[in-house]
Amino acid sequence: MFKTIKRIISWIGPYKKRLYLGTLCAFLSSWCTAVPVITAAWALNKAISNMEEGTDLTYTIVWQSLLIISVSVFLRFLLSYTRARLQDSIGTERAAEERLRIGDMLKRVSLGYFSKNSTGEILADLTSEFSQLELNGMSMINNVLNGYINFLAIAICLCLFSWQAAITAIVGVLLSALALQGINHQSKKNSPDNQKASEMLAGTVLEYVRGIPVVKSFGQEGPAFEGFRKACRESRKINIGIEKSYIPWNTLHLLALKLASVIIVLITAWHTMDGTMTLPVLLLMAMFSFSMFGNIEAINDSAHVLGMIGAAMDKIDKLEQTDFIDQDGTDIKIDSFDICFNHVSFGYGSKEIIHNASFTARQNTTIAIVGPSGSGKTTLCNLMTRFYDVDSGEITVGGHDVREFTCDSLMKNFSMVFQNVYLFRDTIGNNIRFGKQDATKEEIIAAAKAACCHEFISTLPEGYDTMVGEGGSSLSGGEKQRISIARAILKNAPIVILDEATASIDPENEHLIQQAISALTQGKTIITIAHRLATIEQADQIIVLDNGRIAQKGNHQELIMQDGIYKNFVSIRQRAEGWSIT
Ligand SMILES: Nc1ncnc2c1ncn2[C@@H]1O[C@H](COP(=O)(O)OP(=O)(O)OP(=O)(O)O)[C@@H](O)[C@H]1O
Repeated sequence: MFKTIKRIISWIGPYKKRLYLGTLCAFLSSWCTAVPVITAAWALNKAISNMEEGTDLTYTIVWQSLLIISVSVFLRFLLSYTRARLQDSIGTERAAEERLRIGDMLKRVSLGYFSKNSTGEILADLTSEFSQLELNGMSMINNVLNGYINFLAIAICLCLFSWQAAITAIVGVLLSALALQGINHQSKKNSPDNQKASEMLAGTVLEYVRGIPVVKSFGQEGPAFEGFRKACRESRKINIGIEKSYIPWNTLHLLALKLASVIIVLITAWHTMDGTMTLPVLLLMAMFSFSMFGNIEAINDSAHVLGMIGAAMDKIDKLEQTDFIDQDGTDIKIDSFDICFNHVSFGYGSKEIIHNASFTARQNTTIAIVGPSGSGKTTLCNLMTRFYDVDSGEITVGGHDVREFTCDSLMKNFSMVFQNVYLFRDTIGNNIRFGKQDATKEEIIAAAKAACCHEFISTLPEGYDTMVGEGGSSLSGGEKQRISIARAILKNAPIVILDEATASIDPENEHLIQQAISALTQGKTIITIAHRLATIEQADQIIVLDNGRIAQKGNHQELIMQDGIYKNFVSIRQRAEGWSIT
């Protein structure tokens, strides 16, 4: 438990001073809670002494008591307010910084990381794990530290009246601490199950919500909902099991403290009977005995939460230790944009997908990559942008191995337009601005005009301020495609990677998209995963992939003369597009 507290304190780093000052305020504030009780006991003691001596009760005592009580109540609120101002936002501020840092880090890891870790797992790490720290970290430190510091002060006061009562209190707290250790231990043990349940639930909910269009179109609401229901049931079962495992430790913790309270009352009663303690002190002790452990009782919940926080921190540490793909990279600016593959081989796992690929894409030329589905076209593009690292060979851009760059400095040279366009849940304007963060409104409109999407954006009620649903769900495929091209035009990178749409697009949209692509690719080095014959024929160089191997390379005229898969491919495309060789 204390180990976790130490870890949280080191995690909050620059906010430590605020945490300590807040803890001091909380400590003083809890003393202000005790002062009215002590003052009341003191006034009562005075009143009883006056009665015994036969003198009248002076109003001075009453006024003094009222004044002390009022001041301490006021001070208590002031201190509580100051503590909240100092401490309450530390977790949120720190978690926000860390989330941004990890978000930044995620764009610098190999894409293989996302295949090994499920979306639900990453989502849970960035949301619920951080929420544990963010929402509970500071209050847990406060509860535990204040609980024990207050108790120490109370134990010293008890000693002044009865060492037997003080020892009973200490034994009770030590026994309860043993139970707390048990709770903490149990909580850590339960945490993987708890995390597994929430990751599974998050992953299933994501999949269920994302898959709703498919589910509806196949009329499979029943089986899909069954998966969702199963995940909810499983999560409930795990969580009930977890709650049950705490019951014995919680009971032991409370029992130790309650027993100590009862014994302290018995000890003080015995002191009063043998005349070593006055009646007001007995009353004070009786009142105090059941509230003195209040803060320690609250640590019960803290031990449980701290166990979860400890496990959450283990996961965050693991996430933070993920290797950046570009940790040895430097900021490189290039002024030539040839791309060279030298004997590149690569596999996503143990199975090799690209075999000994070598070719050069010269600056300001168009390279079309063609080949059957699964032959490795997308993989080649993923390697030049270093989404993955090659297993052997090297890829150079502008004469530098891609492994020499930082991700940011490498990606500055690339614009990418994918078939499956992803738009962020933001305005259309901001989705286009993604290509250049400091773009002016005029630049955004100019890019949208060049990408043939200004017209349709202007007809929307809120124009460029129209919100796009997550993934671009509120727009048509052609509209999303053109917005993504506007984004790439705005970025104005010297190399463009283009994955031509294979899905049938209506002629009008196809015409607009082709116009937008022409605007994007003018004067650039273009790598296109080509499906349209018009694009393939015009390419300066065609790379024909077959099962991860470069089977042929050359221009259309050269390749069409050879017997090989290119010739077959072209005739199939011609038939598909309704063309014929003349
Ligand atoms: N992330 C991945 N993890 C494991 N294997 C993958 C991954 N991505 C692709 N593959 C495999 O690598 C091979 C090449 O895939 P790739 O997507 O590069 O082919 P492609 O030619 O672009 O296909 P298509 O034309 O259908 O898009 C395929 O066998 C595919 O199953």
